[in-house]
Amino acid sequence: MDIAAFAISQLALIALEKNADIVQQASLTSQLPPAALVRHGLALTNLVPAGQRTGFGGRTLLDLEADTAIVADGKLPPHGVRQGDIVRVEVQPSGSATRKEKSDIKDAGVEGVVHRVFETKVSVAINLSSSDDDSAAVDRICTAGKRLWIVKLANEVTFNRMEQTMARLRDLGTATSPSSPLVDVLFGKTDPTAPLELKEGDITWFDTGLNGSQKEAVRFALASREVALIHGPPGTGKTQTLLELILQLVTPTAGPPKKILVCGPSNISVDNIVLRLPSSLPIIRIGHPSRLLPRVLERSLDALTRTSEQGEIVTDVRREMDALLTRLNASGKARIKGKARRDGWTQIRDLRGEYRRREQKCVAELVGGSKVVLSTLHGAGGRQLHGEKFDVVIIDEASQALEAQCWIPLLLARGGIPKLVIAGDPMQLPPTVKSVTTPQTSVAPTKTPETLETTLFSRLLALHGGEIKRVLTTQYRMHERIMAFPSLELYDSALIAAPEVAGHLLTTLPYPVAETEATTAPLLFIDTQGGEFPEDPATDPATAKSTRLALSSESKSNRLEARLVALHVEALVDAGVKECDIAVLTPYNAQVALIAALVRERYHGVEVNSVDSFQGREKEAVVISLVRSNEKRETGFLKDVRRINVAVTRARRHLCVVGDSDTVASEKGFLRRWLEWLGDETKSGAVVRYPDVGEVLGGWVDSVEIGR
Ligand SMILES: Nc1ncnc2c1ncn2[C@@H]1O[C@H](COP(=O)(O)OP(=O)(O)OP(=O)(O)O)[C@@H](O)[C@H]1O
Repeated sequence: MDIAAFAISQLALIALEKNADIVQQASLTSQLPPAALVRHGLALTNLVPAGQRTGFGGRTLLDLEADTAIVADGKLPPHGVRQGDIVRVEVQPSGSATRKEKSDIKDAGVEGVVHRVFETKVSVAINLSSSDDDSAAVDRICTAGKRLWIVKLANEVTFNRMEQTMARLRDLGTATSPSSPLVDVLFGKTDPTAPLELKEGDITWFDTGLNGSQKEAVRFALASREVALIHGPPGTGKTQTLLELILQLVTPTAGPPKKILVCGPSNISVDNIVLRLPSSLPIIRIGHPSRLLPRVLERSLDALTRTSEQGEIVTDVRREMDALLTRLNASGKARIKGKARRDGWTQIRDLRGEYRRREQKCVAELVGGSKVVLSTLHGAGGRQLHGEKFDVVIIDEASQALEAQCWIPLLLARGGIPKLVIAGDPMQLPPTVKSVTTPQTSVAPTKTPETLETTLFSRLLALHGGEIKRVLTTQYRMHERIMAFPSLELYDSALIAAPEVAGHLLTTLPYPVAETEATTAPLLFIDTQGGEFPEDPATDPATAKSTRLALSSESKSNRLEARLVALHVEALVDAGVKECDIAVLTPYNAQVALIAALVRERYHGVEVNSVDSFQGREKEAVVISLVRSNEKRETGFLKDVRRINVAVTRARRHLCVVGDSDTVASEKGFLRRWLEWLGDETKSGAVVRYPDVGEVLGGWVDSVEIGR
């Protein structure tokens, strides 16, 4: 495949996606009033400044608290602003503000990242820009004596970094100098070099409990010269395998020790690895401290720049800045005014410059001296790693990453990275893409991808075939009956249930659960066929009166099915299953909202979530609401086999699927074959047909309300 042509096509696809993302967010923020934005989780209103501090990178941390003139208990109302969100802090416009006034307010606002969210306050790390003194801008907003609000912004930075990376790849493709052996293999210009010969005795295992397929995957990844793929179906211990690989690579048992960069598409995917690496291993987690798990912070660059020897001189400057900021923030009689105030801000700017110079030196020393560096794919493009050389890049959850993102760590240093190990499962959901492009049907080995949904993992598999991958085959999550069909359908029947999970049921949980028909069944399908549980009529987006209506109309719901789901949850809880061990999943956001309202009222601890958001997680009992039930037999979202696969492989001991078999099995596909498979008595899945549902689950279904 032509490298430049690939990069140019990616640039066009990224531009489309950026546009779709920004247009969606901008149309919401410009059209909806503040209260509606709060309801959509896009803003937080009625805040007042509560102080400023200096955080990592000399950033100003601005604390904003709920205005007690509006909320007497000082608690923030329910809101959707989360740690890590990119936001703008502005003076809150009045309801009667003109368009011009709103625009002036926007211009005077400051942008930043939500650092922490507490019950009563939100702390925002204000971005530094070289052209404007942000501290002074913050000062202006805070001293305006008006209420403030924060509005979420679309994350353009991520797109910009992918664009820069693809532009570099394009230049690499057109350059006369040769690209690196890894790049040549990744584009099929050459075949992978034959792996090193590693014998059984060459490796001393750190984790002796690894199963055969995990050990083989580690051996293969160590022996590969350019690229190795680790295919980990659900629950097969991908991360566990990568942990062993990391330890092997940094320890000189299987060759000279390597310097490695470990990445994942999300902060949580990286933090999960950090948390499981031995505390004795010197590692550095790069990333905005506001986005890291609290337990990871002590291994972050932020903390190490403070606690290491090199960090102490940096801390001195930070203290000086904080003392000055406190004086400048004083109010009342102590307030510094006039020239002294201007001089104070100039001094802050100078100190911040000094702080950054010292900090950069300290960061370079820390990163240079660390054998394992961990960051998100996006974070690898930050200045801390600029020009840094690594022997191996490891990418976890690679099937959820855009290929352009994967290239960020791969193009870090001149000459490139020699070796890449990626772990993922192309049978689960790809990264979310908002722009409408040609849907991925199959990945052609030599054709430039036509959608961002084509991941590096799938492309490499199509390009080089199974030779470059090893599959993990023992899974540690699902009862064998829950596992059996996905294994047959999507993993060539290769999956094996580990003995400790093969027969586990809700009744064998480490706390008492009564034996009922629901709790003793590992697999249950509640069939609503017959037209008694129709999906709710859709609102046509074209005729919806507001943006909000148009957005919610894109999602489907099914009120009666929601009730059935709630009743099944009740049956499980009544039998003794703990609420925190139950999840309700559905592909449609509108159904999530409906079920959440029904279930959470009584059972706060039951998680109700969309299938897409639950990827990578598990629960003891999972109830799935398929929603679709219509005369046209339309199945929409359910057509994507990867979505259904993710949904049905989240459950450990009990999986209950609720849906209309007439609709969901109307098309050839996973669900039709699953139902046929379930219907075969020898497979011992239970298909419960309404109105027989009542008998099977002890009569509880009698209370299902029919009609509206
Ligand atoms: N060899 C093993 N022996 C016993 N338990 C194991 C083994 N390997 C993994 N596990 C357990 O299986 C579970 C899943 O492991 P891990 O989180 O590494 O899987 P994963 O493939 O990354 O998960 P996911 O499917 O969610 O992406 C964990 O609880 C882990 O401790």
